[in-house]
Amino acid sequence: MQNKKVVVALGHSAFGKTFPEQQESIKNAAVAIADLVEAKYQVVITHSNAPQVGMIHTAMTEYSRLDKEQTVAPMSICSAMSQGYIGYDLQNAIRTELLQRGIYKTVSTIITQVRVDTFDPAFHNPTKVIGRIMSEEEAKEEEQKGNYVIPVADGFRRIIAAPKPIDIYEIDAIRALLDAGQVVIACGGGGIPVLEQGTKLKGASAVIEKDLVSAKMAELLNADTLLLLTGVDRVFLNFGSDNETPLETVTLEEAKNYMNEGHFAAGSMQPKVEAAIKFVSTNPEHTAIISHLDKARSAIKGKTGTHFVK
Ligand SMILES: Nc1ncnc2c1ncn2[C@@H]1O[C@H](COP(=O)(O)OP(=O)(O)O)[C@@H](O)[C@H]1O
Ligand SMILES: NC(=O)OP(=O)(O)O
Repeated sequence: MQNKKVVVALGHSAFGKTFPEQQESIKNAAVAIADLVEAKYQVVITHSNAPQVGMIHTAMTEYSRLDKEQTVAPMSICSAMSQGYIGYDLQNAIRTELLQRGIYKTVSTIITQVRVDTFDPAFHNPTKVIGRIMSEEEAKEEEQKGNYVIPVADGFRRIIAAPKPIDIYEIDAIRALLDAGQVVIACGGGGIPVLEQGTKLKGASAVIEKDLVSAKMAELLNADTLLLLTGVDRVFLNFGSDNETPLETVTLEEAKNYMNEGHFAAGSMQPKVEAAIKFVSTNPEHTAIISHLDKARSAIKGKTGTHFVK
């Protein structure tokens, strides 16, 4: 019998804010992934990149100020860079964790491009928060450069378009590596958003929601489970209030109703619930789970997390 397939999405809590913090935090994520490999799952991983892609864009913009021959880096190139260095850290951490358990498996990162639609309304309504927290003065400078900002709890942050993922160009490569028994990191940071122009793929100035691309990839790979790992044990109704209620098993209809009632914060829990609904809708046998990063193994066994069923 073939091993079960799981697409795992790693959120911010897997990474930390600095390069050393990332290398340290990622060890936790590696434990979660190794647990799944040990439990005989075929594993594909996607990950966050919103803080990192903003950092890279700022760094590249500064470089272009110093070297007049260089242009400002397109956001699509910054996405590719984020896939590269996050994948590099993840590959190494997972490889080490597996070796320490006596498991030898190649862990590969695929630079992944994802088709988006030129007419996606998201291009006229940026909502995806990226980069660091800025002061009001810095935010004004960003706006002068033509970028968009919004106020957040401790200052301001950049926002960018988040078009919907339509298709994944490297899906056959991802499938081939999985079938060869490898652990695969793909569609990192939602994948690089691209527009099809004849035979060419043109990078779009956007960042795709990684939870939504995870659902798309899980659907295309016919995965059994979509596992969205984040900073809370479960999804809650009335989150953060005195009467918050954890959800254990939710049907798609219930999930849609709760979403319409506004229980899930935009840009954080809402895209996860949306991704879970999308994935389970494609096949009644499929399950989507939202769980804490540290509880991946017990979540997939049904002991914790919020489970979405048809
Ligand atoms: N209804 C809810 N139930 C649980 N957590 C919620 C809810 N609404 C918002 N949140 C917040 O959303 C966070 C997950 O979003 P975020 O941190 O952006 O995701 P990621 O882990 O993918 O980076 C949780 O840690 C929690 O603080
Ligand atoms: N691309 C993406 O969804 O990144 P975050 O999870 O960091 O927001």
